Amino acid sequence: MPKVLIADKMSSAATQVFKNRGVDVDVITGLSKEELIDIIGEYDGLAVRSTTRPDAEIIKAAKNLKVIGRAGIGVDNVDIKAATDQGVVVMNTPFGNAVTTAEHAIAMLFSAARQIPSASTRTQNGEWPKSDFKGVELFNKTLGIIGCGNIGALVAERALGLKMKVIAFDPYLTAERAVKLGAEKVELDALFQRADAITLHTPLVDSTKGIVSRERLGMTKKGIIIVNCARGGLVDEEALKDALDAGHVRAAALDVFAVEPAKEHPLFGTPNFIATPHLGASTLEAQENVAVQVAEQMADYLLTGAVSNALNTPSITAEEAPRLKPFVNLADNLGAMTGQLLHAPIKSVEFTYKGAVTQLNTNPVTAAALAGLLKAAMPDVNMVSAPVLAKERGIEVKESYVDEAERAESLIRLTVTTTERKYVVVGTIYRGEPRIVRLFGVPMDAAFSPNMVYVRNEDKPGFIGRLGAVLGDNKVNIATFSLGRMKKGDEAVCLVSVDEPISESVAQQIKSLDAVKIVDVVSL
Ligand SMILES: NC(=O)C1=CN([C@@H]2O[C@H](COP(=O)(O)OP(=O)(O)OC[C@H]3O[C@@H](n4cnc5c(N)ncnc54)[C@H](O)[C@@H]3O)[C@@H](O)[C@H]2O)C=CC1
Ligand SMILES: O=C(O)CCC(=O)C(=O)O
Repeated sequence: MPKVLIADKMSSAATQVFKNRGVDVDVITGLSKEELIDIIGEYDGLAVRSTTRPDAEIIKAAKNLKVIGRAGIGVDNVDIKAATDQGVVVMNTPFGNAVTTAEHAIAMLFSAARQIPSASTRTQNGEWPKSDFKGVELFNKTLGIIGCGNIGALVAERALGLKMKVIAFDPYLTAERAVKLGAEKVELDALFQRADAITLHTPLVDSTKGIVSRERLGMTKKGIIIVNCARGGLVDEEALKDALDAGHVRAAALDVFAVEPAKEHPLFGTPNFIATPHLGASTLEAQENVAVQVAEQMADYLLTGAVSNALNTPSITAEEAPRLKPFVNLADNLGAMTGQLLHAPIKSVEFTYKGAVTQLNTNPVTAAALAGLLKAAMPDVNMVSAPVLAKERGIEVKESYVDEAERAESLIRLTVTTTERKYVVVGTIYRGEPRIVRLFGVPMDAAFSPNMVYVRNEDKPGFIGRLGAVLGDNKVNIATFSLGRMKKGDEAVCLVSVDEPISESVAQQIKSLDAVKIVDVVSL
């Protein structure tokens, strides 16, 4: 039974989902990094919110880890590269808390426009400070949205409902989508120049770090309102403080800070400044949504191989997972066998799919074949890390599709080009089992088995008997023997499945037989 650790405070709905699905679950929150490193090796899955930060060290210690689930959207607390290199799927819940966060941004906008938190505190202190608070209306004002994805779009919709004008900057926002949203797509500087209020809804990445900079704050209208419910680090906090102190910025409301938890901060106590402790996603509904969703997704992956909302591997739906399984298995075997028969670095790989398999999502099949292929040189590679590792090593990967299967329902052909030559291997599924139907150009029909030996020899009478004798003399039992050749008297290949691994000494004895050209030992 797979075992999952919930390491951050999360709705108990997550625990219930894991239990109902048959996944063993521990909830241990508040662990230090060292404590997490000590225990993470026991777990197949790690569920987090934003407090736990699975970095390269933690991931390295997580020898059994298969999936990290983020109950939320931003994954800047997870080292995705380290996870990918180790073959760990990283998934998030992209929609579960979006409405809640958009509502928080609107609440912050109103709070800033009317200074509600400070008015409330002072009223309750018995001051009745009516003449100290003169807010601004949002009606007819221009809201500048930076980042118009899920949350930005929800904020736009709500702002339009308040009869605000909406302008948006997002390099990936198409003109058509902007029209559909009722927003005007503008350049970044224009947004800073035209907006009466700015709200941020981007991830924290290189292109967004410090996007609200001192220079850009300088372009804004006097009286601008700044709201950040996305990530600390998007706003130059020192520049914001100076602009608030100077009265240029009317009000600012931050839910997120460059360093969290922010228990002390130069902005705290600044007039017209509002802070919430990263509460954007904190509603009953959102927390229930993300907890259930992350647990379902992680359980799906651990129990069925279905992948949803992963950031580092292709999606596989629950319906696709069982249909893909035999092809993933075939691809893994084909790749792993071929990888052990190559004698030079790989330059490129082409995967050609024929027949019924072309109707499926072949991305995971390609990733599995690639992982198999690279395994000979990189034993820890898997479907998640293989595409990245291949890219890093400059291996060109291509996929192509042919509708008609030539001789079986579905065929997968691997064409591997090394620095020395080209190899072609073809496999199929027969009665649910993977089979090899062509090996380096030679037709054959062989099953995969854990221990195999591949021999290429001149097609001469008596060779099979001599090969059988070497194996028999060494007490190696033959399970199956598959032969193939292009034509009589030409080169022949045989793939022998044996019950035990073939030792180097046995391989050498086979190599010394007359007519043998190549001997390779394959273990799957
Ligand atoms: N305060 C909180 O509790 C929460 C904060 N968040 C934060 O909100 C962020 C946005 O969430 P979603 O809208 O769901 O993500 P999303 O991925 O749907 O949207 C992000 C948008 O930012 C845009 N973008 C990327 N680089 C940009 C750039 N340089 N300039 C302008 N736009 C850029 C993207 O094109 C995308 O449209 C998350 O990354 C997360 O960090 C999310 C949930 C809760
Ligand atoms: O889990 C939380 O409370 C934070 C949510 C968040 O920041 C996100 O989903 O990106």
